[in-house]
Amino acid sequence: MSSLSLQGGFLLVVAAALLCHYVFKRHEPTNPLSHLGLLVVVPAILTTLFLPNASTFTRAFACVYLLYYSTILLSVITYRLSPWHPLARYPGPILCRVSKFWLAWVSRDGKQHIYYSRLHQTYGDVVRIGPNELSIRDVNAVVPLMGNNGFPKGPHWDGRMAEQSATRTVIAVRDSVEHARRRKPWHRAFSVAALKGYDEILSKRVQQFVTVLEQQTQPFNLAERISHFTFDFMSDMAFGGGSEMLRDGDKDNTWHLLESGLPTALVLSHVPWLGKYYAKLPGIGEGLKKFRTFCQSRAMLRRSTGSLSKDLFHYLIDEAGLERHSSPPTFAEVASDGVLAIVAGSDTTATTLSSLFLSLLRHPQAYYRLQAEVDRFFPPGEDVYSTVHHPHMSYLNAVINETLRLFPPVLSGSQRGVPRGDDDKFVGPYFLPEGTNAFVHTYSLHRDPRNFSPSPDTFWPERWLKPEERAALPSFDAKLPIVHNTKAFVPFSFGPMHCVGKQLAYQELRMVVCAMIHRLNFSFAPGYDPESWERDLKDYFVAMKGRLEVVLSPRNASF
Ligand code: HEM
Repeated sequence: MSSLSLQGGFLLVVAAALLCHYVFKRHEPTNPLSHLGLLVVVPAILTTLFLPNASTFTRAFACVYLLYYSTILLSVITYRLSPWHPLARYPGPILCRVSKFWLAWVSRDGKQHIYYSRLHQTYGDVVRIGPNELSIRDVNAVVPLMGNNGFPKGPHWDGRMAEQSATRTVIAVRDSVEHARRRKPWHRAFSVAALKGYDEILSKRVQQFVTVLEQQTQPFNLAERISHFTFDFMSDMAFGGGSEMLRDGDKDNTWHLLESGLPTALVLSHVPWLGKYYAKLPGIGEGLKKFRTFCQSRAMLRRSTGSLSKDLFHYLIDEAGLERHSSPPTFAEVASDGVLAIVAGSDTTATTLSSLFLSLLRHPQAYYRLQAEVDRFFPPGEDVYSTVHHPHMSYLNAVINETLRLFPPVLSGSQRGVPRGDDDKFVGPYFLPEGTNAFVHTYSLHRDPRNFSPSPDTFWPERWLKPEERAALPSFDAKLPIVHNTKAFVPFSFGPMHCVGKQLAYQELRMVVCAMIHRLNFSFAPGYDPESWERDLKDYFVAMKGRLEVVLSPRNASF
């Protein structure tokens, strides 16, 4: 090799770099050892071949590595921007098409939902938001992308859950068959009969919550109190108790620990391969680890004490032994899904409930209509914690749906991916080659006038009422043209991997809203700026919310 000319040496390095790009493109290796081999060992070998042409080792090293990396970079950029790229037909900003590092950067301040929304306004219904990723704002894509014949979960979970090597929670299981197996106990846990059984656990917590609220004589942050309530309730469900934030406040700083990890998890979801390195850094994810350890000990305690009531844990661990002869869930799976129940079930409902009160206070007419309905269904002597009237309370359900439409707690939806090696597919009218990731952008879909009008950006629960109910309202113009496409309403996602806790979320929201409205009067605290709510709402996959300052007064004692 000593006879290798300078020109030949350069060509060899360039060829090796092009080959390296090809391997990355074709196989997308995520294993750190493959990265080491392709990005460090190969150029190191090339350096030794290059040595005879260089005056010093340092020069040879610098030349080869510089040439190797710049060739890879140039080749990657050229290919991603070229008309030969399989997603070349889709428009999108150049920086998005070049690398997902751009979105990782853009979304760090929690405003990725606004960024996607603007991209859709500029580029149309499908935008290439990454080299291999599309954001879709088209209702026709919902079923083909996420329905029964849709795609498995996308790789963003590999980044989000990077430090969770052993047992993933069900939400992050990317293999469809394994996902279906892990979902089985969840389905049982949210059957009609099981849901009915949760009323008692729920009403106890709602009563405690309303009592805590009644003691508030000064302005306070309602959003924070709501979070404490949803967290305590989900801990009751997942592990038979263990959290008393309503009583003691968040003395262990749990909310802060959980929320502090969200921005990083979002960045890693955009660049999943980075997660493997990040997870190895010392001290990383300490908050979450501490929380998981706490949940694990709760799960062990709950397993040894057995069931006091048929809570979520009862079904997740299969206490009835229904899966004994097939594939019973392992303890690690149950403990990990218990953590998911608390994280997925408390933050989302807390955001919805807070956004709902924010919206009611900004729209007094809606507030009064809801209050009138609650008073009608729960006159003096009627149990406000009973769920029997809920299906008939059309305005209550309209208010909840309108809140979920405007403020879906998972603002940007859940990613799906066409696995490598699968055939290229069409999603509605859109061609998705193998290796493409895509999601329906919930926030944009929900605010698209083609799906909801008039005033898709305005809180208007009346749009959810039946036409005859609307017509009966005073001051309603029956000629007003209304577009209301419920197929475009996907706050819980869609298909076999959609939110399995949807019915529990509705049950909880209905009961707590009725009790709060029935027992208390709410108004904004003096000096509170309601505009700050949307400003402070952040999209870190699950939404992170700001403050909602209110004052309360008890309602007429006869209620
Ligand atoms: C307003 C409240 C809620 C909203 C808007 C919401 C929304 C979502 C969304 C968008 C997903 C992602 C689904 C996908 O990947 O396609 C999800 C998953 C999930 N949610 Fe919820 N959620 C809520 C409340 C709850 C509650 C109360 C629970 C109870 C434990 C829960 C448990 C789960 C679980 C276990 C998953 C994973 C499902 C799977 O991958 O199979 N969620 N949720």
